[in-house]
Amino acid sequence: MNYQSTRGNSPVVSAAEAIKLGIAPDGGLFVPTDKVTITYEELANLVPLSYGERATFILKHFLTDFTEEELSQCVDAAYGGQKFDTPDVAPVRSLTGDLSVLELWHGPTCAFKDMALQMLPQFLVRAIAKTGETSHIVILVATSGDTGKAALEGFANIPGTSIIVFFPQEGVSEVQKMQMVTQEGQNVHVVAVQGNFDDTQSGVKQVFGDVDFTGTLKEKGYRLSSANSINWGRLVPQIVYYFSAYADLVKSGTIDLGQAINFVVPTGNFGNILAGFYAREMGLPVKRLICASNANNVLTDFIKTGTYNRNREFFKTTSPSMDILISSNLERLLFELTGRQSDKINTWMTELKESGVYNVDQNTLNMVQSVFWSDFATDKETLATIKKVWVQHNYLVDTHTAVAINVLEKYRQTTGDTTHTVVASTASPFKFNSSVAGAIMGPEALAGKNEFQLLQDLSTFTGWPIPRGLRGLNRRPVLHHKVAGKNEIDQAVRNILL
Ligand SMILES: N[C@@H](CCOP(=O)(O)O)C(=O)O
Repeated sequence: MNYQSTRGNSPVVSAAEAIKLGIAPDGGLFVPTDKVTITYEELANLVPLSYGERATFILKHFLTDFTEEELSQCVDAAYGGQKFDTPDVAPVRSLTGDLSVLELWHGPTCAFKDMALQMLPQFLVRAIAKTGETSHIVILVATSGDTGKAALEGFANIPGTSIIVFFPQEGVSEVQKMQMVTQEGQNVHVVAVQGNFDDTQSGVKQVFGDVDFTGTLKEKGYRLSSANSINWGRLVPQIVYYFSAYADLVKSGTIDLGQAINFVVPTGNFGNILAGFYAREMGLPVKRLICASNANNVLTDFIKTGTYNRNREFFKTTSPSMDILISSNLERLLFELTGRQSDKINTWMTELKESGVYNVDQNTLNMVQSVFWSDFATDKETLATIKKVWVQHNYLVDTHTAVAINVLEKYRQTTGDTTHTVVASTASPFKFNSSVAGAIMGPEALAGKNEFQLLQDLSTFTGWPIPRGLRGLNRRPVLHHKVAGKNEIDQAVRNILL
């Protein structure tokens, strides 16, 4: 399996090279050159396996320049030991006969990003060796809260690498911020950006595209790479949990093998739901992928109309990880759905960059709508959903997961489709505890309390334990104080590296 750029102007590379580079030299995103198909029998064979065994099976189809032994070492290092607080890694909980929740937040940083970011450093270390790379790899990350901490946790003290995480100074939860600024490790840097996530991601992408700067870095012995979902090495481990959830539902007798299900995914940068799309393309029986947005509903509008327009107000919501107006991975989806027409992708991405808007043709829109459905939830609806799920099911969800559940209700009301649906639960409710506590305990419970006091209150009220990774967070020393203007991201990289 090789990898090509969505923009069509970069050489085809191996998986190891694609993972090492992170983003294609022409500014596009790497996608597999060939389609992978999983047969009915292979799907059946996944059912009795452990999460790690399922992962190794899926990964080997995409990372063909890695041996099966290497992949199973990567899997053990990522998901083995005590890193995840359950041996199931990503368990599925059934709430009703037609609704299950895929809990993706049992890793060290309490968000779904751990599913891939415990793995990516393992891939990268091996990719460096495979490609004979001699430069020190510098991982640049733009985060709206979850990727940053998960990447720091994954890459801390990984030999041959450094990591610089940029986060919007006022655009993440208190818990997310503390998780990042208290990160230990000799090779980690964290910078608060005076701007929103889109400013941060655009600034980081600009650094990747600055040929003079990357040339200077090369001379000094540095090569840039990415731990965002623009890196294929981030996406491929995420494909696994769609298969694993399906296998678990078959194993529990909730569905029959071959029966189609839906997934509803809270969506920001479009990486998670895109992994679901690739799983579907591989033959996983998925009827609909429901794309759930918050008030930053650029994707909802796009999926309904075919117009992507980022020229709109940017809202700070209670689901900050999804406060995004430029969803990077949509580029990969459009590449696949247009039959891999790089010229169209180049046109749309140039229009997006220059005017903030592009329109896809009717045929492409039809293709999008044949797989995806989308709507959004306001903050008020999100908090009401958290309360409703708690009261009806005695089950706690975070704000992002609540957005997904609210949008699923809208989907069912609109379409009448009662297909069994899996909600991708992307973060622990304790990560967004003031919103969650306010929703279920009432706003008066928040009075005079900071997020860290509320961790304990939420745990006492619900009987749910505070996740290991969040205990004592407020007592950890703040180790990172750097701040950059939204146009100073390249300068921040220079200051750190040169
Ligand atoms: N929601 C993300 C934003 C970056 O997305 P990624 O999937 O490309 O890393 C975050 O939490 O940082």
